[in-house]
Amino acid sequence: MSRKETLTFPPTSIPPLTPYLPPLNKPKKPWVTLTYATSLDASLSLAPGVRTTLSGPHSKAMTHYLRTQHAAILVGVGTAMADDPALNSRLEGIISLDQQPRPIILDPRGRWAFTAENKVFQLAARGEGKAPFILVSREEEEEEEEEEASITTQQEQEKILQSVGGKYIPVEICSETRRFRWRDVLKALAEEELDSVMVEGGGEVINSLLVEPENQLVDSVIVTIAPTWLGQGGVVVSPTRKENAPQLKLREVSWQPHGEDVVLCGKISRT
Ligand SMILES: NC(=O)C1=CN([C@@H]2O[C@H](COP(=O)(O)OP(=O)(O)OC[C@H]3O[C@@H](n4cnc5c(N)ncnc54)[C@H](O)[C@@H]3O)[C@@H](O)[C@H]2O)C=CC1
Ligand SMILES: Nc1nc(O)c(N)c(N[C@@H]2O[C@H](COP(=O)(O)O)[C@@H](O)[C@H]2O)n1
Repeated sequence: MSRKETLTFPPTSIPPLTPYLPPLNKPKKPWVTLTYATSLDASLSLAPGVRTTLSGPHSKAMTHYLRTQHAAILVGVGTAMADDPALNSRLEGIISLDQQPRPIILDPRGRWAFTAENKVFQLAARGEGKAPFILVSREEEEEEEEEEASITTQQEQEKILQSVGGKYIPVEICSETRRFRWRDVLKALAEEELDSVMVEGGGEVINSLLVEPENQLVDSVIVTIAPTWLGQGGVVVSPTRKENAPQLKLREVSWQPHGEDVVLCGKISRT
C-alpha cells in the first residue's frame, strides 16, 4: 500500500448520506451503521478467507468518507485474518488522527495471530490510523492462562498491541451462542467513549447482527451493490430467520449511484 494513496469524495455526494450517519447530538447507545459491499448474489467475497474487491473507486471513496464519520470501525477476526485490513480512512484532506476511526476486532477465542507487520499496526505506528481494540472472551482469557505456550504468544502480542496504543477488552460470552451479545459489544464501546461504530463485516458478524432481536441495535444500513455475481461458495449475507420473527425490511430507503455501483441506504423497519 502506497503511503500517498488518497481517495477523493465529491462534496455533492455527502447530503444524501447524512440522514443515515451518526447525528451531532449523540444518542446514549453507540450509533450503529451496518455497511458492506455485496455482489448481486449477496456475497461479500469469493470464498471464506479470500479478499475480494467489489467496490469501484467511487463507492470505495464513499466508504472512506463513512470511516471519517464514525468513532469506530468493527470487523470479525475472519476478516482480519483474510484481508489484513488497514481499517483507516485514506480520504484526501485528512489532517489529524482524530478523524480516523478506532478499529475494533471481534476475536473471542484469540485466533488472530497478528504481528507488528500487519497493516493496522504499521499504520498506527506511523500515525495514519488508530491502534486496534480487540474484543476477547473473558472466559477464554482464563482458559488460555493454563497453557504456557499461549501465554508467551499472548504476551508478545499484547506488547505489540500496547506499543501502538491498542488493547484487549474482555467481554462476556453468551453460553448458548458462544458469541458476544451485541449489546455487550456496544457497552464495551461506550465505556471507551466510542459513540458510533460502522460494522463492515464479514459474513458471520453481519449475519449475527441481523438476527432478531440484535438487529434492533442497528441504526442505519448502507450497502454497496456491485454489478457482478461471485457465484456459489462465497461468504453470503443471509441471516437466520427466527420462527415468527417479522420479515426483515428496510424503511426510509434511498438508492444512490456511485460510479458503476449503487449504494442502498435505509433503516431497519420496526413494524
Ligand atoms: N465485501 C465486504 O464489504 C466485506 C467482505 N468481507 C469478507 O468476509 C470474509 C470474512 O467473513 P467471515 O469468514 O464470515 O468472518 P468474520 O469477519 O465475520 O469473522 C468471523 C469470526 O468473528 C467472530 N465473531 C463474529 N460475530 C461474532 C459475535 N457476535 N460475537 C463474537 N464473535 C463474533 C468469531 O470469532 C467468528 O469466527 C472475508 O473473505 C472478507 O474478505 C469482510 C468484510 C466486508
Ligand atoms: N466497501 C468495501 N468494498 C469492498 O470491495 C471490500 N472488499 C470491502 N471490504 C472491507 O474493507 C476492508 C479492507 O479495508 P482496507 O482497504 O484494507 O482499509 C476489508 O477487511 C473489509 O472489511 N469493503
